[in-house]
Amino acid sequence: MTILDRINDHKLLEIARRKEQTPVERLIDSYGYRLERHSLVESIRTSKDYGIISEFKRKSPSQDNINIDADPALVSKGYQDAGAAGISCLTDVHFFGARSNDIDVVRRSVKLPVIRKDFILDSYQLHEARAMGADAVLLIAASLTAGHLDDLAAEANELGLEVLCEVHNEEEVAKISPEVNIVGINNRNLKDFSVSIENSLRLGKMLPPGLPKISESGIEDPQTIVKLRYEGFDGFLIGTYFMRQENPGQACADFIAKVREIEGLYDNAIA
Ligand SMILES: O=P(O)(O)OC[C@@H](O)[C@@H](O)c1c[nH]c2ccccc12
Repeated sequence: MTILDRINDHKLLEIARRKEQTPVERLIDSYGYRLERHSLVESIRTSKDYGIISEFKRKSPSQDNINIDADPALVSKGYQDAGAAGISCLTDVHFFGARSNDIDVVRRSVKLPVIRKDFILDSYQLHEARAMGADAVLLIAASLTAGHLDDLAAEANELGLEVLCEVHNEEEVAKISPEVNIVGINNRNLKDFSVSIENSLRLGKMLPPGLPKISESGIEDPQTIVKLRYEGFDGFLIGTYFMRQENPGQACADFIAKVREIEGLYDNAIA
């Protein structure tokens, strides 16, 4: 049994419990449900700071404590000031240590598009995401059949949520539905945690044309951004590298400045 299987099994129990506690009608009635949405696709496309999506993550199954007591308001504002194109916020409590109001705090703290980062297996979680004020959701192809992925993506779009579909191998690329808005190639194998940037390079060439593509996980070198941009990547999802530093927002700003510096050197060399 892989860690992804364990998380999904746990998630199904959690969903059943949550449905009993909070019927979907209550979610539909909530304040967050009525908020206006921000487009992550637009924000990535127009970003002048390399389409970086910065993540708020306290811990993960692969690294127990990243920044367990971080302040979501401070961190997300820091990311916004640094020039991030969006914020990804973990909402899984059991495996990622999210606190139940983290995403609400992030939503209230920034104007940027916010992704609800969780293990979505049921349309109830899409209603929850909307009630949380999220603008986009993550759908993990490894956890869903092609048909289920297509149904959830269509329903997310009907609810005004954009879909970031995460793939890790060829088989998962084949599941990408026309309802998906952004494709993310995960460099981390969720089954054994190994990380390889080469995965983005290899799978990047196989994606449907026209969809924005982002590279996710294990990124900590500005040089990687320069290289992947050259290969046509529009955005990058970075969590641990920023979160484990004293001031994640500053770390994000420094990182963006470094990318700019390296791209400048290349441009000058070519001119
Ligand atoms: O912290 P990293 O290595 O920079 O990775 C961020 C993000 O890609 C990672 O948190 C992630 C990618 N896919 C996921 C699915 C569920 C939970 C988390 C993730």
